[in-house]
Amino acid sequence: MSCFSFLFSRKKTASSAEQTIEIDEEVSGIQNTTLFTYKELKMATGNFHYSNKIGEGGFGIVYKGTFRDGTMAAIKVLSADSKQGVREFLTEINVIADIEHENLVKLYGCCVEGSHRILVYEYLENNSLAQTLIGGNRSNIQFSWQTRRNICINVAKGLAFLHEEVRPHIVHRDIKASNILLDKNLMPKISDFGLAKLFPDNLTHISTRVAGTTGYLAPEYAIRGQLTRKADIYSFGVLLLEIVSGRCNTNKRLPLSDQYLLERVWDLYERGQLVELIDTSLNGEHNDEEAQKFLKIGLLCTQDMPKLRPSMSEVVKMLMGEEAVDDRDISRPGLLSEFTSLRGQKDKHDMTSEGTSKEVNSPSSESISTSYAAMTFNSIYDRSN
Ligand SMILES: Nc1ncnc2c1ncn2[C@@H]1O[C@H](COP(=O)(O)OP(=O)(O)OP(=O)(O)O)[C@@H](O)[C@H]1O
Repeated sequence: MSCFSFLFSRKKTASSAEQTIEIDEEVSGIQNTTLFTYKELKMATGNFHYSNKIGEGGFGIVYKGTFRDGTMAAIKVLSADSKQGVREFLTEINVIADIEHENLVKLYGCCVEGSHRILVYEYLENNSLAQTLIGGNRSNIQFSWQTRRNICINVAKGLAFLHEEVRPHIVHRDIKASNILLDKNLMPKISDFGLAKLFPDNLTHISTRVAGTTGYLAPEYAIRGQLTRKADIYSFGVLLLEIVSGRCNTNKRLPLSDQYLLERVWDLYERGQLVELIDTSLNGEHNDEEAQKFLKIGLLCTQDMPKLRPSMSEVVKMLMGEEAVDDRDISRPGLLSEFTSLRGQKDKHDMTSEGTSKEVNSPSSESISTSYAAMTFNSIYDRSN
């Protein structure tokens, strides 16, 4: 890999000239990362050959690439005309170019030549948790209890680093199974910082447009657009429940009472039957007590009251057995069942598409409209897998 100095030629379109100039100026200011030439990436991916395609997300196709020195990379090509994509492209670079942690996907650099907007990441061999452990198409990878335990602890460490060690703190806003990638040793790394927000110390929360993925959104954030680190902690809690149970947070193929994982966990917790949730594919080769403890930590993280949710460093300690988990601390999760009257209404809004992440305008925190709540929770309920 090599680093190139970069000369940016300003592009101007007739339809959205001002916005384009604004974005172009920001792009021209990219300094803190390696800049790749388009030619170099073309060579690494065999001219972006379909046989090198390893995935596709909301913002473009991802290719596997190999550089001349043998370094492998995941090369994410943003679709040329997506304004949202360009904004997220810049956010990604601003947020992670300067930080490094073993549980965060490393950004090698980017390419901003002509109309090309391409991100270059370290290559992770074992796909995402969504493609392997959770969701319909399970891979051949055997996720033992030790592996799952290790994944939970290391995702928690990555998030604790973003929340508590980096200054200003970073709220990821899109913690979910498809954003947890696994390396060849099944070590997890958090990816996709396109929606992340920098969070200065002096702020209690940021009022922002709601972004994220249905099924993982904390209620206070989904309804009021009030963002704190606790929204990520809620999403992490949902992920934790998914990892232990080996199922997705929403599965409409199941009987109604089982469709929403968090509701199911709470119900079984209240009946003292959490053990039923543990993934049967573990074939009993796990520690029941520890697996149930992880489910309880998931419940602590998804409590309805954000301030009751533990910090990520506390979560790490609890997962590692360095801090006790007290049942008396567990209160109701931010459950969607309070909105059951909204079930069945057709979602008339464009908040979500199946499981992908995007931003929508939220009302101000003072004016929580019922229709907005309806939109949010219908959208969450409407996520099928
Ligand atoms: N660094 C990487 N190493 C290996 N594979 C990757 C890497 N980054 C992405 N991929 C693959 O590309 C797929 C698409 O990733 P991408 O981040 O673009 O979208 P997503 O997170 O799946 O969806 P969305 O961004 O729309 O929520 C991933 O599921 C994964 O299989």
